[in-house]
Amino acid sequence: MTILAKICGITDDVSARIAIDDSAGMLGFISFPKSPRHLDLERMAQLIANATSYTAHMNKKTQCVSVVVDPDDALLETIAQNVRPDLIQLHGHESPERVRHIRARFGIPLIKAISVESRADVLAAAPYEEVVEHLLFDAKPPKDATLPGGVGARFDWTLMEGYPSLRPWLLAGGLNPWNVAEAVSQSKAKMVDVSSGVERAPGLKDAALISQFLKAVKGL
Ligand SMILES: O=C(O)c1ccccc1N[C@@H]1O[C@H](COP(=O)(O)O)[C@@H](O)[C@H]1O
Repeated sequence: MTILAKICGITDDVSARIAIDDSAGMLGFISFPKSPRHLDLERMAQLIANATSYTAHMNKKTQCVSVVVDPDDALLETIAQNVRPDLIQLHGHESPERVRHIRARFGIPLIKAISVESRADVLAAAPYEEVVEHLLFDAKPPKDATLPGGVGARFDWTLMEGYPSLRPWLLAGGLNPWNVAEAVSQSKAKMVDVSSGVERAPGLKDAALISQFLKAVKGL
């Protein structure tokens, strides 16, 4: 079975190249000032342009994702005009109506993150199904967390069993090279997403861990 892996929270060209070389399906670039992985949009545009041309040069298929949290239209306009990602990931409390508006106005395929603690949270994703390219199921962050994701929190992967999705979805939250096989086996995910699990410190990606994660996924 081919499992697509997204490496999220990329902040430098070297990490992007390593992930592309090892056939990551997607790279994520974060715009959220409280995050140790935050990029200003100029830097994000540069990293995405570099990753996109390296992907083409290496004849790979890696897509670039801008990750935002409850963005207003002005931020999205700048991303659409200047950053030009393949997809935008909405990682806040965006309602289905807001997501529909964003898709219609900006025309960029979307990933909508859903915070999961219970089976009810998983099933509550249904209204987003028709407006997004992919859903991303991530653990509900701890109450005292300052970030909505990227904190290495995981949820009970068996909650995803038999989820009746129209489209392939991503499993996220606390994944790493050592647990991704079990996570896929329990959740039946066809796409996985990792950020802090391939870092040596918050915001500092580790080349060896990125390769190890992508090799673990390739072996499934
Ligand atoms: O990583 C961040 O700093 C971040 C900030 C704002 C929104 C989302 C963020 N990360 C997302 O969190 C998940 C899982 O992360 P982890 O593997 O548990 O560390 C991932 O999808 C990132 O896109």
